[in-house]
Amino acid sequence: MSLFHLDKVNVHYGSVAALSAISLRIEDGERVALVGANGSGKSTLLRLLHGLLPASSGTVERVARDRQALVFQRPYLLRTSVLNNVALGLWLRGTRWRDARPLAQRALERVEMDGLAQRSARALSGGQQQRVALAQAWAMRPDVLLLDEPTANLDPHAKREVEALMQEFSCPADGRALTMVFSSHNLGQVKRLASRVMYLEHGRLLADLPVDQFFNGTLPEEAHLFVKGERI
Ligand SMILES: Nc1ncnc2c1ncn2[C@@H]1O[C@H](COP(=O)(O)OP(=O)(O)OP(=O)(O)O)[C@@H](O)[C@H]1O
Repeated sequence: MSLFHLDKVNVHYGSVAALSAISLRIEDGERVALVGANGSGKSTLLRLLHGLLPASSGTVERVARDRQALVFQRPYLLRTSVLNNVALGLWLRGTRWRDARPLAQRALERVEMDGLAQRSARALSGGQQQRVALAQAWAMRPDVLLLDEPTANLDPHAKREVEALMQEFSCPADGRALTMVFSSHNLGQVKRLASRVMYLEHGRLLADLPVDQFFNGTLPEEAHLFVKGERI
């Protein structure tokens, strides 16, 4: 069964049509990249998949609705320690505080941030904050990880670190693979991380292809221009 099944979905913000007639399925274990110019609807699609936004019309089926985490481009961290930030996320989802702290500690170890557990989260660099956000997400033990331009504001080194974590989460050595859906303007990153690419333009899904076909095959004209860098 597909983890997500959207059928003829439209999303409007008032008079703005952010998504138009989107039909798609996402299967367990896929690594889907959402690409397209600014305003093409990538964030809206991620928010819809996460249940933060309702469809204006059409149907949305989400199998893993309780086991999803969404990571934003700029993580919102509270003015307390790194450890508390991660533990609070668990506590808000019903984990007892005394259990949440060791689980948070383990999640920070997973992203190699345990050395900074007692630091103030707001004092971290952008790359470190994004790793804390990934620890928050990983601590939830999600089946599906949604990421909205997770490396957009990072320097090349931090970008590589976050990418490495995304890679590890989606293809872990211990075999518990996540399904991942992420948006990106970085086509190199898309090639490195995605198994499938969805190209959006003005809220319409114009291409939905395995990654090798997206970059090497015959694309619809609009998507082809985008890949050539003439439509960003
Ligand atoms: N809260 C909102 N209210 C009104 N219009 C919105 C809102 N959020 C997004 N939009 C509009 O919906 C459309 C899709 O926006 P969305 O943020 O999903 O695009 P995007 O592809 O994620 O863009 P970017 O690459 O810049 O993040 C755009 O026209 C945008 O202006």
